[in-house]
Amino acid sequence: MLYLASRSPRRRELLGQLGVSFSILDVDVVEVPMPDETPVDYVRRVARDKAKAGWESQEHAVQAQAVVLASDTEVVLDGRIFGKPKDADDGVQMLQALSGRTHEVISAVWLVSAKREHGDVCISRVRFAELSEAEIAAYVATGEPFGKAGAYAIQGKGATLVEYLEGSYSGVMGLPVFETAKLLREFGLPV
Ligand SMILES: Cc1cn([C@H]2C[C@H](O)[C@@H](COP(=O)(O)OP(=O)(O)OP(=O)(O)O)O2)c(=O)[nH]c1=O
Repeated sequence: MLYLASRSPRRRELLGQLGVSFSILDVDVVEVPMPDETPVDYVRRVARDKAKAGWESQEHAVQAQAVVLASDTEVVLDGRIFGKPKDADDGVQMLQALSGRTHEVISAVWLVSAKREHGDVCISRVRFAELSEAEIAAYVATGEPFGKAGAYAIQGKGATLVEYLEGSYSGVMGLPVFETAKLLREFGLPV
C-alpha cells in the first residue's frame, strides 16, 4: 500500500498523474538547515525525514505493508535557500532577489518501507524576467506565493515570471514525476 506523506495538493495531483492509488498521511517535520549543510543535502534530508515520520506514524501491521513517499522542494539562489515565505514582505524580498536572475529549484523524493529506503534529487534551473516593484506587489497580492518555495508557483500565474526552465517542470512544482516513477518501480509498485 502506498502512502503520500504530504499536505501539498500539488504533490497529490502529480502523484495522481502516475495512476497509482495511494492514501495521504499528515506529517509535520522541522524544516531548518543545519550549519554547513549544502542545499542538496538539506532537501534530501527533509524529504527523508518526512517519509520516515510518515512511516513511523503507522501501526506495526500497517508498517509491514506500507511504502511511504515524501518530497521536499526548495529554491536556491547564490547558495541561499528560499523556502515558503513567512509573510507578504518576505515574499516580496524573495521575488526581488529572484528578479532577472537564474536560480535552482531542488526537489527530493524519498521512499521508505519496512525493508528499505531510497530517494533521488532533481535539480532544475529557472530564469526569471526582470520584475518591477509594481509587478512583484501585484503578484504577492494574488496570494499565490504563500505556501510555495521561492514565493512563486510555476503552475499558476507565476508562469508569467518564468523566462526559461531547464530541468523538470514537475520537480519545480513539487514532485519530480520521472524520478518518482523510477523509485516506485524499484519498490515493486509499477506505474
Ligand atoms: C517553486 C514552486 C514551489 N511550489 C510548492 C511545492 C511545495 O508544496 C512547496 C515547497 O514546500 P515544501 O516544504 O517542499 O512542501 P509543503 O510544505 O508544501 O508540503 P509537504 O506537506 O509535502 O511538506 O512549494 C509550487 O507549488 N510551485 C512552484 O513553482
